[in-house]
Amino acid sequence: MTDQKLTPRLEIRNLTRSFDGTQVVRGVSLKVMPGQVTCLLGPSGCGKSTTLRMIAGVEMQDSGEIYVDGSLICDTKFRIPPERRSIGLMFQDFALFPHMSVADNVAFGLKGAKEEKRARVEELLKRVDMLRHIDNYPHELSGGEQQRIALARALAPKPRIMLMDEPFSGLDNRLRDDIRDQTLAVLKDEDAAVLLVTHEPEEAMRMADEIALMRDGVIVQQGAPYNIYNNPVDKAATAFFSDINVIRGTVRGALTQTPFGQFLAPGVKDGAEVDIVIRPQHIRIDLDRGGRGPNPTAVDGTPARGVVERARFMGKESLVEFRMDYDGSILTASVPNVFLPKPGMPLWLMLRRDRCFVFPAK
Ligand SMILES: Nc1ncnc2c1ncn2[C@@H]1O[C@H](COP(=O)(O)OP(=O)(O)OP(=O)(O)O)[C@@H](O)[C@H]1O
Repeated sequence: MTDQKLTPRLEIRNLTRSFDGTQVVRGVSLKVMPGQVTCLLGPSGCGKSTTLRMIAGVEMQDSGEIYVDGSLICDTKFRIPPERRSIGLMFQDFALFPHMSVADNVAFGLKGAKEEKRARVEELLKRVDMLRHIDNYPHELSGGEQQRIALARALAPKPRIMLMDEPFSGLDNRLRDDIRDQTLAVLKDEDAAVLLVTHEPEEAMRMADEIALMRDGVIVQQGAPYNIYNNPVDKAATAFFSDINVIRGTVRGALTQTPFGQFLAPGVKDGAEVDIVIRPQHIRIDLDRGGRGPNPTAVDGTPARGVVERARFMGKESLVEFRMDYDGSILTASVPNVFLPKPGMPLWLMLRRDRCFVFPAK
């Protein structure tokens, strides 16, 4: 007997798909547990939507298998049709039926007695706080309200899996966060396994239990948002979540000497180059005291001097660009908005050691 708790609701193994001789999905494997939200995150064109469409059954894979609750639903020889996969879909352009009322839209995929259907429609509309609009038509609703109806419609037949492709991208910024949070609460209540495609890291971090970071048709890293952000697998994965600063160094005896002190580079050959990567918010700034900076510490390493090139007030923070004395390169630090130094001001920069990543240079 299989243990229901340990069996993924959705599992894909080694999915591949080519178009016109180019492989756009190259061996993608993934598991999603019931009640879990996994975000497939990556830049435009990396193969996210194609992966989702294969799971939905509207696109056929060239190889690989798809399982639901441990049972095969599709490989290259066997294929359960889309409508029998117990999958709810919510896409950005998945419009409501304009000629149908909200009630009829939500009831669209439901089977059974009229009263039962009505009860389920009312239950879901209540859940998305739209019961008062049950007799309205889509054109009478705002974008955010339509989105909530689309969610209710997708969830009405109690799908075991929800596939969502950029479902919030049509909404304006202020609306989006509320709808995301509300959607997440409803999805958790329904206990479906959710696979959500997005190219926005903030959205993935807000929604996901797990992020699968995709690039060029493969998943390059998978894990909880905290781990993906704090232990990125390479420079590109770091840069996907924020701006980055890169300090290049050469390895001698498993150490890299930089103007900011030494960094460990275990396993890297002598003479090879490495990139020390740090996000702008993890650079510390200190005052110049007649050409001298603060003392080196274990936490912040050795300070290096730079001159403010440009400082921009961003609201929550200021972005300050420095031209570094040691080689004229530019480093960017993000600092709380109370601090907005003038161009030309000399300051000392330190790198928070625990926030530096060391990657072999490509
Ligand atoms: N039906 C198709 N025919 C030919 N090429 C396709 C087809 N569908 C997708 N592609 C190509 O496959 C690649 C991956 O597309 P896909 O839509 O999966 O990427 P994506 O990561 O979802 O990007 P986006 O966020 O821009 O939709 C793209 O280069 C796209 O042009």
